[in-house]
Amino acid sequence: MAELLSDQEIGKTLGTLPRWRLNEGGLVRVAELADFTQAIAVVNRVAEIAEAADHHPDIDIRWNKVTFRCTTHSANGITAQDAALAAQIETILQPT
Ligand SMILES: C[C@H](O)[C@H](O)[C@H]1CNC2=NC(N)=NC(=O)C2=N1
Repeated sequence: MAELLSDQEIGKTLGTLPRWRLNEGGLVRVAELADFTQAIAVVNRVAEIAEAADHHPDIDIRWNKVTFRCTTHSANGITAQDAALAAQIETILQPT
């Protein structure tokens, strides 16, 4: 099973991802897109990388706002896979 990141490692990860925060055992980012269509387009791109990595974020879509939450369900917390996934999602979100 994947190992949980230490508090120090989580702090370091958040230092490289200023738009992400820690919330209830997950790395969380709220993105505001132009409209629902754009929100779905971003979610579809994230779905592709998540499938490729076999590691999937929790996603909440509310019209033009998308909340991504990266946590490892099987480990019940944040692992290196979540840090990597958050960094990849951030690349997709870069202009927002
Ligand atoms: C069988 C498959 O590898 C697992 O169910 C994967 C899929 N994606 C996953 N994603 C996340 N975020 N946590 C998991 O524990 C997880 N498990």
